[in-house]
Amino acid sequence: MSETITADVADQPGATPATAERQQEAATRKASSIEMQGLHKRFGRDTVALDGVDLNIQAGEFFTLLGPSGCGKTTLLRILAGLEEPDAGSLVVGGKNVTEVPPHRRSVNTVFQSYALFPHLSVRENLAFGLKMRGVRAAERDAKVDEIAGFIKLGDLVERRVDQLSGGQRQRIALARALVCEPDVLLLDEPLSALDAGLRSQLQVELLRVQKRLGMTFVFVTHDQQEAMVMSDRIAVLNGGNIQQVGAPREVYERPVNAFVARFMGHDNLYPVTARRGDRLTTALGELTAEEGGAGELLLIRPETLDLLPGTVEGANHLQATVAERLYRGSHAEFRLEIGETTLQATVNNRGRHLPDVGDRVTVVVAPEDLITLSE
Ligand SMILES: Nc1ncnc2c1ncn2[C@@H]1O[C@H](COP(=O)(O)OP(=O)(O)OP(=O)(O)O)[C@@H](O)[C@H]1O
Repeated sequence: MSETITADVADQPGATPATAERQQEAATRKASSIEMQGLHKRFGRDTVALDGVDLNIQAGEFFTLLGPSGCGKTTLLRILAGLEEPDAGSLVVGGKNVTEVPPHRRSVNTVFQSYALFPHLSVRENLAFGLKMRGVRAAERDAKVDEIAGFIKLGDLVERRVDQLSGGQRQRIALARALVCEPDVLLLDEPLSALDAGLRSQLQVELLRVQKRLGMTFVFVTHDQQEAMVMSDRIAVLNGGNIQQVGAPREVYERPVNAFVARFMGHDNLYPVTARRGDRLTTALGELTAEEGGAGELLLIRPETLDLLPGTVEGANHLQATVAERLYRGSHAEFRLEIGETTLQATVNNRGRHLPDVGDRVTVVVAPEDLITLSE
């Protein structure tokens, strides 16, 4: 890993302090930016998997492709890997046009959901396989395998056979095997989705640490918005082969550009705007003032921005509600509130104060600065 990255990506617009720090570390390692332009892919006559994708990924970035089943995530990843050819468009990795370059000539590796390991070989033999294929000498192979095994906390397991390991350990080996050849870009296709929740969140943290230390460009595919938010520097939300929004996790969650992104990020509080007078919006909840409402026909209210007061309190942007359901989750509680015929979800942090009970009358306080409107 002697080459340095060619562009000072930390200076590029859109680079966050976190990515700048990461990319600083990446400067001593290889990392490549990725530029996709006008990528189209059709299967048969009717299936449009990618409908003109333009996307720039910065060197050293942890970038996630997020979207529902069938939106084109895997197709895009396979085009990056060279396993699928686009019908139109171009792909530049590390400043080099690789649109026509076969997979084995790209400095790109993939980790799949199924581990694709050799079960009868030892961890060491699995990790050394790719290096052997590239003609790396035995002594150097051993050194690299030991380094990467230490990195990914596999030190004690290298002589074990893969079929004697747990699912979580196998997934770590699959990751180590992809990393040992030091690709410029690592592609990860739902690598954690087969693991149970506890192991999954543990490996999320480890994966993030490894990426930060190695400074490689990671392109990660998931349909789980929570996972995407935890892991990513930036997220691209896809639907029907189109990119809907690209942004940092907070941007995509707090400022979704349309109702599809809002719903996909888990928002339920969306209400048609039936009348509008300046910044006064009428919805089924009543009249609310929005600081920068926008011109969209749906009002979005994020559940964690709401305050609940006991009883009836009059005021601007105060709504009278009844608690229909309460889910106590320790650190916070989730409420389903009824306002007339309409329901509203609210999330309240548990700071030891009174939490309303089912059947209680409450006043919901809505902050104008937290309201935005969206279009479908
Ligand atoms: N080899 C293929 N032949 C025909 N259709 C395909 C092929 N590969 C993908 N498709 C179709 O292209 C569309 C995009 O598929 P893709 O696998 O990229 O979606 P995805 O977002 O990765 O979905 P999932 O999360 O379910 O894996 C889907 O409609 C899929 O059925």
